[in-house]
Amino acid sequence: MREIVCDVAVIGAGTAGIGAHRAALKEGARSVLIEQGPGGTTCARVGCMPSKLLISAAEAAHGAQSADVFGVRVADVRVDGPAVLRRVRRLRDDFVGSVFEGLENLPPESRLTGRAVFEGPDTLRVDDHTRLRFKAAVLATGSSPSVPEPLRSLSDRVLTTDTLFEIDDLPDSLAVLGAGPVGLELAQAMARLGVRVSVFDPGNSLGGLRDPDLSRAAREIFSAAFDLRLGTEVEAGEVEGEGVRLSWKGGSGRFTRVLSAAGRPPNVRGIGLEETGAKLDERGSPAFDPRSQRCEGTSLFIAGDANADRPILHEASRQGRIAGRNAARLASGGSVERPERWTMLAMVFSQPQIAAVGGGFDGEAGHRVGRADFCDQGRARAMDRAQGGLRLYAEPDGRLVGAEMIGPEVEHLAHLVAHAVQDGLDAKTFRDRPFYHPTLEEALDTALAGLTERDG
Ligand SMILES: Cc1cc2nc3c(=O)[nH]c(=O)nc-3n(C[C@H](O)[C@H](O)[C@H](O)COP(=O)(O)OP(=O)(O)OC[C@H]3O[C@@H](n4cnc5c(N)ncnc54)[C@H](O)[C@@H]3O)c2cc1C
Ligand SMILES: NC(=O)c1ccc[n+]([C@@H]2O[C@H](COP(=O)([O-])OP(=O)(O)OC[C@H]3O[C@@H](n4cnc5c(N)ncnc54)[C@H](O)[C@@H]3O)[C@@H](O)[C@H]2O)c1
Repeated sequence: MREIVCDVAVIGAGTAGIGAHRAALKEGARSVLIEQGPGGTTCARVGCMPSKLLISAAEAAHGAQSADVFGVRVADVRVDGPAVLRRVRRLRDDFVGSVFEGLENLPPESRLTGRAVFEGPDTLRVDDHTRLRFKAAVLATGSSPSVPEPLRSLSDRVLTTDTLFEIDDLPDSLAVLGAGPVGLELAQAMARLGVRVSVFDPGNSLGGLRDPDLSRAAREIFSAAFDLRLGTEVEAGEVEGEGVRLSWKGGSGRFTRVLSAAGRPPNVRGIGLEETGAKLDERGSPAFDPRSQRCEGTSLFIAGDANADRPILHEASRQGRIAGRNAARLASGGSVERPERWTMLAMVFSQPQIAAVGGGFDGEAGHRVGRADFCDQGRARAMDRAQGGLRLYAEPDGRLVGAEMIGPEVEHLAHLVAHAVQDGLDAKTFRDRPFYHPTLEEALDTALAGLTERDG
């Protein structure tokens, strides 16, 4: 077995790990990046990018099918499933290729292939070929899709996002387990591409929305798009003919395929974390400081989906950079930095889109609420997308703390609100800014007016 000594070991060449490795190298550390799989990052290979490619195809189909409302006649819209999936894979491969290109300028000796497992607080084994001694390590092992127990005997008829984008043609029907961001985005895309879709979730929330009014609106909107069964748990599944039969309390149904979108637990098990001295919870996750990314009482740092704190791309990227920089500093005897956290920003690329900023809705917090409705908003009506609403939450003194929204293109509004919250703006100051007419941003002006009217 080869023995290597380094300053920083980074486990996982996803977005967080690549960011950590680059940051550690930039600090002058001897850093080694270890990857067990095909690489290319979850985002580019099986996550953000292929899902958005499928959604773009679905939006094209939906636009053609619904053009009639504008007086635009589009005859005979037909979805060519294999062609849709070929384009998804072709562009996905480009995105994955760009990730590899980005790695080309890194020293080749700073990268190892294989599965890393801790043997002790400063030692890793990589497969059976290398033992690595490090001064600090970054755990950037990401997360993996979970498959609920009733689906485990259904073999390749169960898809996850690791396999969905590899199918040759669209299935006739699809059961989706999970109405979180992954389930909702893909269920709607598949439905718009002509697949008969049913969505099951034992919970009552859609796309992570918590605000009761907006949740109600979301349930109404998406029940019109596909068969939505919230509060329903699939209890059993069996192979039937070329498809599967799923059963739930009070019913059963046959589907060509099932997509498991029931969450993504972090990859923290089976990698010897118990050998590191880290304080582990009952799920095997280490206690860590979300500002420095440092695992309590160790020279380990944890970034990205691996810490399950904010499993989204821009956080993985930033946390990776912070962890890599801190690991390098610790390795050279320096102290770690604890930068302020960014305001939380999360979205779902359904149509209408869903977004949450800051803490989102908190029924206990006594926040003031500013409201706007897209149903009677001029620009949304012009686009035939007049659905949903916006809620802004503020402290009693007017300082903005967050928002939830469901509506047309709210990705842009959500950024504006996130930046305002992070800058510590109050509603009055934020409102004293230009809002162009006619834009969707005018909904923000309306909600801010609701918060400021008492202030004069
Ligand atoms: C379908 C889908 C859509 C998404 N859409 C969005 C979106 O639109 N916007 C957004 O912000 N986020 C989105 N996300 C979430 C986003 O993709 C993730 O938050 C992000 O990719 C996580 O990056 P990471 O670096 O933490 O993990 P990863 O990119 O998964 O990297 C972890 C790496 O670690 C490797 N690894 C694990 N264990 C070991 C080991 N022991 N030894 C060596 N290597 C190991 C793995 O092979 C993997 O390559 C989506 C996710 C999915 C699944
Ligand atoms: N647009 C985006 O930014 C985007 C898109 C996709 C994913 N993501 C990220 O990926 C993360 C993971 O998303 P996700 O949707 O996979 O997970 P999630 O944890 O957010 O949602 C999982 C859903 O599955 C449900 N569920 C759990 N067990 C189930 C079962 N047995 N049957 C049916 N449903 C079950 C849960 O109630 C929950 O609603 C998100 O937190 C998000 O940060 C982001």
